[in-house]
Formats: sequence, structure tokens, C-alpha cells
Amino acid sequence: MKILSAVQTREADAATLQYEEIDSLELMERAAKAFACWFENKFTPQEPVYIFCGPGNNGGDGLAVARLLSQKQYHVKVFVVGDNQNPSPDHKVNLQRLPQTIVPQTIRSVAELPPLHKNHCVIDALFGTGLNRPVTGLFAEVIDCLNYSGACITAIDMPSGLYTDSQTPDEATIVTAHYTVSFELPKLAFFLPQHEAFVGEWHVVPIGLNPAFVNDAPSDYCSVTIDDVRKLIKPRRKFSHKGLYGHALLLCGGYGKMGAAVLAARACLRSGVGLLTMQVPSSGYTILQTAVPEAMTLTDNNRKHISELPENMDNYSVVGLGPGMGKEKVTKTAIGQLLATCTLPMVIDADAINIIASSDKLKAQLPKNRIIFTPHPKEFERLVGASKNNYDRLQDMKEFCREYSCYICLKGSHTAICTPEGKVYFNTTGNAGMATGGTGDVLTGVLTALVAQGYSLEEACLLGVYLHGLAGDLALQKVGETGMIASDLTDHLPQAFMTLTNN
Ligand SMILES: NC(=O)C1=CN([C@@H]2O[C@H](COP(=O)(O)OP(=O)(O)OC[C@H]3O[C@@H](n4cnc5c(N)ncnc54)[C@H](OP(=O)(O)O)[C@@H]3O)[C@@H](O)[C@H]2O)[C@H](O)CC1
Ligand SMILES: [K+]
Repeated sequence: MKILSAVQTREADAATLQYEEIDSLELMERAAKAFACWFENKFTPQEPVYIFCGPGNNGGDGLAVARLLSQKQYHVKVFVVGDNQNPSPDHKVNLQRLPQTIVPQTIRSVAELPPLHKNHCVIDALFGTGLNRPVTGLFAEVIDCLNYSGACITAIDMPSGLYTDSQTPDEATIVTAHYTVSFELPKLAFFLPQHEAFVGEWHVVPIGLNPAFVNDAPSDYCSVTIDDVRKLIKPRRKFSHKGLYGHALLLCGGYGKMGAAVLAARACLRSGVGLLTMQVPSSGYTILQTAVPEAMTLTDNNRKHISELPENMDNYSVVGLGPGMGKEKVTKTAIGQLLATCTLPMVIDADAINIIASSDKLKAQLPKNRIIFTPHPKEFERLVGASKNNYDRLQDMKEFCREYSCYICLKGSHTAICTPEGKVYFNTTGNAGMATGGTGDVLTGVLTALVAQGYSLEEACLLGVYLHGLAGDLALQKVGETGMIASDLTDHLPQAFMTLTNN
């Protein structure tokens, strides 16, 4: 699903009005209906609904929603904040359309706010995509009171005060919504970790913006949906043999960290690879052969660390490396040799990223269009450098991927996948239970398996990251967040694949 900027959203509105020959009031009515429908499914009419409206079309939406909810027996109160000297035209019309039973109250100071408490439902319709400066003064005081009240806040389109697609200044006051219901498409701000407390749980509701306009609008940002990844799945052939599904090589593990190699190996096997060879330090031989009998195991001459490559690299279709590897000098030398000689695609994680990040010489050896990096934010910072904020981090990631013609899966709540062309896809599966040791090793195994099977690097990133999160979501239903461990993900990978293939 494409992510448009605030400016593009306005253009999409205008295009919709033009092509569908409707007026802006009708589009607002569609938006209000879509929001009200979501709201009715979420909240019963038992509790009073307090709607706080600003001067623009976001406020207009709030007024239209008030009318629609009151028709559905909700007990609605409307508060128009500020002197409302210059309401938008559609705000004005919807104010007049309020039924007589709703008498809007103007809020000119916080002393005029109604008492609010935990059981109240608040709808935030102060500002949406038209916000053009930090919220201060009366609006900021009102937002502080709403946040402090503990009431359940649902934001229309955007939590008021948060910028749609650029860094919100530090001094700004922002609604901390429990839910945000966004029109037609998600906003870039929803995918950045520092906004979690403001956006809450977000949902997208369709309002019928012109599909041709949305399709043609240039954007570097997309979110990944189940339909996007379903299309990528390559069905297995009836007359199949293991040779058709690639031979992966995983260079993983170190003394005391063989578990990382086991997790990556199991995930690789659970993701459909034809054959898997593990190269591990010799102390890991028995562990690997016992824990993962399906994998072939080669032992390194070094007892504790990976220090060399297998003799014949021609046997393999892809190399995955990093989990549990450590940063020993011998390992760095082996990675140097790999980058200098290997012509295979590579999935590079964990300490392999740290080793490359610490050496300009290794960075200069990175082959073009053959590498997927899977850093967590700290590894990313070591590889790419520190960024001022998370928007700058997205820019820095795009520049790095362009410069090195590589892919990056920046792991997080919405893992961001960046391509060498500078396109960024945000994943939409996964949960906080996955924030535990070893889940990254699982991702390395999944991606390596997909590349082995002939998926392009981009397809492997989109599908693999989605499946990894989906396995976490399926595990969540069985074990919950707190007790989840990385092995739960490998256990649920088969079901994740089945969810995408419907069998
Ligand atoms: N396609 C869609 O998604 C549709 C969305 N709709 C809704 O419309 C809003 C966007 O409406 P818009 O009128 O453009 O903007 P806002 O309502 O967000 O705010 C604009 C008004 O707010 C004033 N403003 C802006 N920033 C501040 C601030 N920091 N403090 C005080 N006042 C502020 C601005 O006044 P100016 O002084 O700048 O002139 C405007 O008065 C979108 O989010 C959806 O909710 C449509 O309903 C349907 C299509
Ligand atoms: K809002």
C-alpha cells in the first residue's frame, strides 16, 4: 500500500473530486461514514462520546461524525476549540448540519472543558494532514488535558499535533491516541518508532480516493500487505526434487553461541530450502548434528570461531552469515576472503555487519546487487552512521543502499526494507513478543532459504520479513508476548507459509 505525503494527499483529494465529479462535502461525508463505521464496530453506545473539533476539515470530519454517530444512538457532545473565526467551508456546513440535539460548545479556555475521565470516549478532530506548525497555546493546553484525562482517545486521520511526513518539532504538543483511523492510506509518521505513543493502534479505512492518481503518484514509501506478498509465493512443482530449491550455506555460530546457528539453520529448513550446509567452529559439530539432523555440517579448523570458507563454494546458491559469529580477527579475515572471492548472493547479519562496518576496506569490497543486510538499529548505526532523527535515518538508509547497491532490512516494530533504488517498504506483521534474543537469527535463516529458492533479493526481503513477523503473530496466539522465544518463530514458520498459500 502506497504511502503519500500530506501534499500528495491533498492532490489525491482534488483529483478524486475532478474525476468523480463530486464536491468536497461529499468526500468529507465518505470519510466521516468510513470513520463512524469503524467506530461503531469498536465502541458501543453505552459511554458518552466527546468530539473535539479544530477549524479545518479534520474538524469538519469530526462534526459529520457527530451527526452520524448520534443517528446510531450514541450520546454525542461536540466541542469546537478556539474562536473559530475562519472555519473551512466544509467545517461550516457540517456545523450547520448538526441535529438540534447536539449543541456545540465553543472552548476558548481550558476552564471551559468538560470533566473527562477514563470511561469517556474522546474523538480527536483538532488537526489532521493540514497541520502546518507546532501546536501551541490553547490547542496545546486542550491536548494536554485530553492526554491527562485517561479517556480513550481515537484520532481522526492523524493524532493532532503530529506532522504527517516530517520531523515534528520537539516543543510541539501531540495527542496520545489509543487508536488512529487514517483515511485511505497509512501515513509515514505511523511507521516511526518514536511515534508509537501518539499514534497508538492504527487502522486504515477506504474512502474511495481516485485509484489511478494514487497508483501514479511517485512515492519512495510503501507498506507491505498480505496481498502484496501472496503474489510473490512460488508454488512448488509436483515433480519436485531437492535440487530445485537451492543449496544454502550458513556461516554461523561461535563458542557459547551455537544456538544462533541452530536457530538460523532450523529457520532456513522451515522456509523451504532444498539443501542446507552449515559451516561452524569445530566445537559446534556435535551440537549442530544433534540439534538439526536435516543440515549437513562442515567444521572449521578453528575450535571456537569461524576462520575459513568451505573449499568448494561452487556447490551453493547463497551464503548467510553472521549469527553467533563474534568479531575475532580470524573471522574478519574469512569475511574479507568471502567478499573478495564469492560470486553468490549473501545475507549478512549481526557480527558480520559489525565486522564490515568497522572496516572501510571491507565496505569497499561489497559486491553490487548481491547483498541483503539485516541490522538492528545499533548495527545499522555502525554500518551507515548516526542520524539526527528517524526521518534522517530513512534518508541515510536510502543513500547507503544506492551507494552500495544493496538491500537493508532495518529491524524494528515495522521493519523497513530499502532497495538499491532507494524505495522503502514497511512491514506490517510482528509483535513485541519478538523483541527477544535469537529472532534475528531466525530472519537470517528465512531470507537465506528464500534466496536459495530463486526469489530475487527484493522478493526475499518482502516475503521473508513478512513471514517472520507472521510466524511471530501466529506464535502470539499460542504463547503470548512475554513467554515468546525465537524457537516459537521457527515452529510457526510452516503455518505462516500455509497462511499465505492457503494450504
Ligand atoms: N483525502 C483525505 O484523506 C481527506 C481528508 N479529509 C480530512 O481533512 C483533513 C485535512 O484538512 P485541512 O483542512 O487541510 O487541515 P486540518 O483540518 O488538519 O487543519 C487545517 C486548519 O488548521 C489550522 N492550523 C494548522 N496548524 C495549526 C496549528 N499548529 N495551530 C493552530 N491552527 C493550525 C489551519 O489554519 P491556518 O492558520 O494555517 O490557516 C487550518 O485552519 C484530513 O486530515 C482529514 O481529516 C477530508 O475530510 C476528506 C478527504
Ligand atoms: K486528528
